Amino acid sequence: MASRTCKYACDMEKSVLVSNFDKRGWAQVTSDEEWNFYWASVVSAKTIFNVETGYRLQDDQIINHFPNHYELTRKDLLVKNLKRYRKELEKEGNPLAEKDELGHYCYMDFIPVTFLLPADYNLFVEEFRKNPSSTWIMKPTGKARGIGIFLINKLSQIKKWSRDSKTSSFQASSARDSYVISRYIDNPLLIGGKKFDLRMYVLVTSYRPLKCYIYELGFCRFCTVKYSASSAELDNMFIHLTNISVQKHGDDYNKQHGGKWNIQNLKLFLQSTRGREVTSKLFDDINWLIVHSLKAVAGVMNNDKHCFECYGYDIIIDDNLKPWLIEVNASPSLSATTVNDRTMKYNLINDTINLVMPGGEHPDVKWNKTPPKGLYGHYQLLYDEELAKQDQEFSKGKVSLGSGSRREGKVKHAATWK
Ligand SMILES: Nc1ncnc2c1ncn2[C@@H]1O[C@H](COP(=O)(O)OP(=O)(O)OP(=O)(O)O)[C@@H](O)[C@H]1O
Repeated sequence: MASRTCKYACDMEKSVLVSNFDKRGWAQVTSDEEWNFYWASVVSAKTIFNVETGYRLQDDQIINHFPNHYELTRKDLLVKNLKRYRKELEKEGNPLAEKDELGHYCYMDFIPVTFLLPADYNLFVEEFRKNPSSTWIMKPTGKARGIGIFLINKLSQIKKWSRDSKTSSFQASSARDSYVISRYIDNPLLIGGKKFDLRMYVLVTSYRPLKCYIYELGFCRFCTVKYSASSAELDNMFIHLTNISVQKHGDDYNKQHGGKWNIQNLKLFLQSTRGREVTSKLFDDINWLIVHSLKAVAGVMNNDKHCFECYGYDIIIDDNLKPWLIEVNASPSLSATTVNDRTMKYNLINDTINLVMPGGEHPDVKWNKTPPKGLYGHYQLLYDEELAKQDQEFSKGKVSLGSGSRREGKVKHAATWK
C-alpha cells in the first residue's frame, strides 16, 4: 500500500523547522486542515486543547505542547508546584527533603527563593528583613525576553505591591500585573569577568511515566558588560540580564559569535580551571535538577498521548558551581543568530522529530515511546521512570544519600542515564 504523505502545520516561519519538514518530503497544510504533525505556538495549542473548541485529536496526530505545560513554564506556577512537591517528599519521609539546621532544604534547593507579588508581599518582607542587604529581581509573570525586569535592594522600591498600597487592588487585577520576586544570584560564575546563563534543551515524551531526554548541545549566553554587584549598577541590564534580546542592543554585542559559547567549551573551560571531578558533578547536578523540576509537575500535567514538548531550560551557575534553575520556556527561540546556532537548532529539530516519530512516515500515538538508540542524535535519555522503577526493584533498600553528597539518591541508575 502506498504510504500517505505526512502533513504538517507550523505556526512559525522558522527555517530550522521548515527545512526539516521539507527534507522529509512532508506536505504543509494550515492548522484548519487535517494535519499529522503540528509545531504550534502556545496560543494555538491552548485553542486546540480548549474543551469548548471540541477538537478531538486522532491517533495519527501529534503536537509539540502538553495542554497545561504552563504548570512548568509559568514562573509562578513552577515555584508553586516545586513547593508542593517538596512538601510531598517531606511528608513521605523521603531523604531528598532533608533540611539543615537553618531549615533550608539540603538537596531540593535549586530555585532561588521566590514570592508572588502582590499576593505574598508580607511573606516577602519577612524574608527580606532577615537579610536587608540582599538584592532581589522583579519579573512580570506574563512577559518574556527580559521585558519589565528590574533589580531592587530596598523595600521602598516595591512599596506599590504592598497590600496596603492604594494601587494594590489595581496591581493585583490580573495575572498580567503580577510579578515574581526572586533572590538575585549575586555571585554568578564569571568567565572573562562576565555573567552568563545556560540554555539547555529537554524533550519530554511522556509525564506518566516520566520519560525525558537532554540535548548535549546547549549553549551559554554572555552579558556584554563585565559583572559588578555594585548598587550603582543595579539598573544596568547589560550587566545583569543574559537574554539575547537585551544584550543584542549593547554596544559590545558581537554578531559573529552572538555572545554564545557551546556547552562543550564551557565543560573544557571548567575542567581546566576547576578540575574534572567538580565539572562532572556540576553537570550531574544540572541533570538532577531538571529531572526533579519535571517530577514536581508530572502529577498535575495532563499527560495527553498526542503531546511532546521540547523545553528551553535557563540555568545560572554560581561561583560555588551550584546550578540554579531560573526558568523553563515552552517555546525556546528557534531563531538563529549565528551559523553555528543555525546548525545546532536544525539538528535539535531533526533529532526531536526522530525521537517522537521514530517510524518516520506518520505519527502513531499507540507506539511504546521507546525509540531505537540509533535515532537519539545528540539527545541522551535523561530519565525513564519505568526503567528507574525496575532498577529500584533490584536494589530495594540500597539507596542512601551517602556522605552529604547530592549525587547519591538521585536518578543515578545506570539503566536510566544512557
Ligand atoms: N534569580 C536570578 N538571579 C540572577 N539572575 C537572574 C535571576 N533571575 C533571572 N536572572 C537573569 O535575568 C534574565 C531574565 O530572566 P528570565 O529568563 O526569568 O526572564 P524572561 O524575561 O522571562 O526571559 P525569557 O525570554 O528567557 O523567558 C535571565 O536570563 C538571567 O540572566
